[in-house]
Amino acid sequence: MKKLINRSSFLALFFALAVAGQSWSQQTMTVMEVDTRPYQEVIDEVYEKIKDMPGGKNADYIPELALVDSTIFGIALITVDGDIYTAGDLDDRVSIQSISKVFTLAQVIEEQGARSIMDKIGVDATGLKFNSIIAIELKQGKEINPLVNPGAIAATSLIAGNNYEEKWKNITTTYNKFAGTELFVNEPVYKSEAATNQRNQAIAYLLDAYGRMYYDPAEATDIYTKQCAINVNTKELAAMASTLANGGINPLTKEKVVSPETVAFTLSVMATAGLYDNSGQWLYATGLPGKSGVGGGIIAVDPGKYGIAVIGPKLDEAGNSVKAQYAIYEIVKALDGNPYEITPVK
Ligand SMILES: NC(=O)CC[C@H](N)C(=O)O
Repeated sequence: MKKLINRSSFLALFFALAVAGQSWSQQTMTVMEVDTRPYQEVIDEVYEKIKDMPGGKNADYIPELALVDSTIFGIALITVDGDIYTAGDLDDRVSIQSISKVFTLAQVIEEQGARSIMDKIGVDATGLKFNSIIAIELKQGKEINPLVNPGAIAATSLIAGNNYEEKWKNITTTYNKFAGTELFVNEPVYKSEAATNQRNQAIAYLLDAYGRMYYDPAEATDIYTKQCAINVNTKELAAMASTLANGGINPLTKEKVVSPETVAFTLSVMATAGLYDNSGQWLYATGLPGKSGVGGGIIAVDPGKYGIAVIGPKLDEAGNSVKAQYAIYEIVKALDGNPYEITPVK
């Protein structure tokens, strides 16, 4: 089992367990019968079950991420009523990384409308790794999706603002509203990635060559790198997810951050590409839009109910946190949260 987790995504394990037969299906049925269980009880149980799970390793292509304490493990669920349920390491912060893409995307949709993203970036999954250059070449800069690097850097380039400072201010203001608190950049992570992000710079310039970059490629890449280095703890991340679950109003501060229409488009893109090239497998397992980051965080959103965030820095080969995927899968299952799992009318 350990080998499976190390070799591929958690879904390989999921399917191995599913075909293992009786004990798994009995467990599934038990869980389905108790869908009214208190959130805290479910979270405590999942925390205990997953906390010592082996497998994965810290991202190391950004040197500073290799140094992050890989044992950090925290879970938070925030309902649309503002109730907070947590377990594990709540004070530790990791860089938000690719989860940031969701909130930049939401802000661009809010500013320019959903059509602009369709026309200027694209919303179909690339089916390739999150920093794939081939994906750009294949479609000549079109259909690159705002939740993988090329589309995300393009989205950052579309953010309103006449210069670097104005765009950065716009981004941090949006993120702070989503989190309901002031967030700060992890400077060592920012510097570490800025010194090693030649690949993302190449992506930005290639898009520029195809006329699909909407601001200076070097500055857009730098702003993107900095947005990825924003530090979050589990609760802050869950607050951001719960704002999406609540149609764009932060359930803790009650502030309107974006419109319900913007949220609907954003969640749809999360469903197509939130976990990179494993997004289909993720949706197949949980039924919920999610987004991961190489810092080790994953968020999932059950629209109209709650947002979940889990942090665990060890990643699988696709770049998704092993523990966070598993924990969210278990929580969603226990809460009967997969909207595609329907109890038939008899
Ligand atoms: N998947 C990720 O979280 C990647 C984000 C990271 N900042 C990068 O651009 O490579």
